[in-house]
Amino acid sequence: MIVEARNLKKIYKNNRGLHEADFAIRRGRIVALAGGNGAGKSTLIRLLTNQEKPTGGELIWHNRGIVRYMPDDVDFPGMLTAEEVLGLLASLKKVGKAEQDEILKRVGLYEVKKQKVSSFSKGMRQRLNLAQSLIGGDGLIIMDEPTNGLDPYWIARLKEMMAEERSRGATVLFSTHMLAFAEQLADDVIILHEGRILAAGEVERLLQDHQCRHLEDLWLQKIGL
Ligand SMILES: Nc1ncnc2c1ncn2[C@@H]1O[C@H](COP(=O)(O)OP(=O)(O)OP(=O)(O)O)[C@@H](O)[C@H]1O
Repeated sequence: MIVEARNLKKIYKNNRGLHEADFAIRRGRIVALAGGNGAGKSTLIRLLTNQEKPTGGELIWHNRGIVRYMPDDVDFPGMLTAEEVLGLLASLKKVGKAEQDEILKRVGLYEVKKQKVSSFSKGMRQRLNLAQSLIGGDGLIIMDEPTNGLDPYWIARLKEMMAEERSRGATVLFSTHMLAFAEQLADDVIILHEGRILAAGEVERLLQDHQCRHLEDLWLQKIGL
């Protein structure tokens, strides 16, 4: 186990946010944080990445290590090239040139690494965002809506890269509003709805226990539709 949440809460003034969440994230697994708009996915990610403090409860870390993070949207400085952006982050993480180039190749930006980020399409910027999250470390990687702006080819490659991270021993936590995507890829899932956990656990087990073929059926069952 890498992190446990006990009675974790982040309630905003409007009484929205995340209400009393209890879950555990197991090491070496791909974990989907799934749910619709306003479910609480980003709130939970902000708590896990220490961008916000909980209003109640706690997160208990076990050998946390360096947490890598892919935000849902990054405004990279447009005047820098892809190589410079990655180089800056790599120097902070003490990652050498060979690994930087290898990662640029994996995300398909090696050939354009000398181009300014301002000339990049949304998908290219998202792949640079992916690249920066992949460098340096084999602990937990948290990805907020990683498929945003990626075309089907890069979504397929993203899935492979996430599975590669797991085979290197890393733990991957990603948020998505696409239950089918979560089901294809994740070992475990935490389904959020209106700030509360509807279901959490191993995907196969949850489907079996609730006699559902797909997570979408489970979600519909849980929200009473
Ligand atoms: N800073 C804030 N102040 C007030 N309310 C907030 C704040 N951040 C989030 N909320 C509310 O908390 C709830 C959960 O929001 P959150 O952004 O975590 O959902 P989400 O699952 O990431 O949604 P989406 O898929 O639309 O990004 C929403 O009702 C949202 O309006």
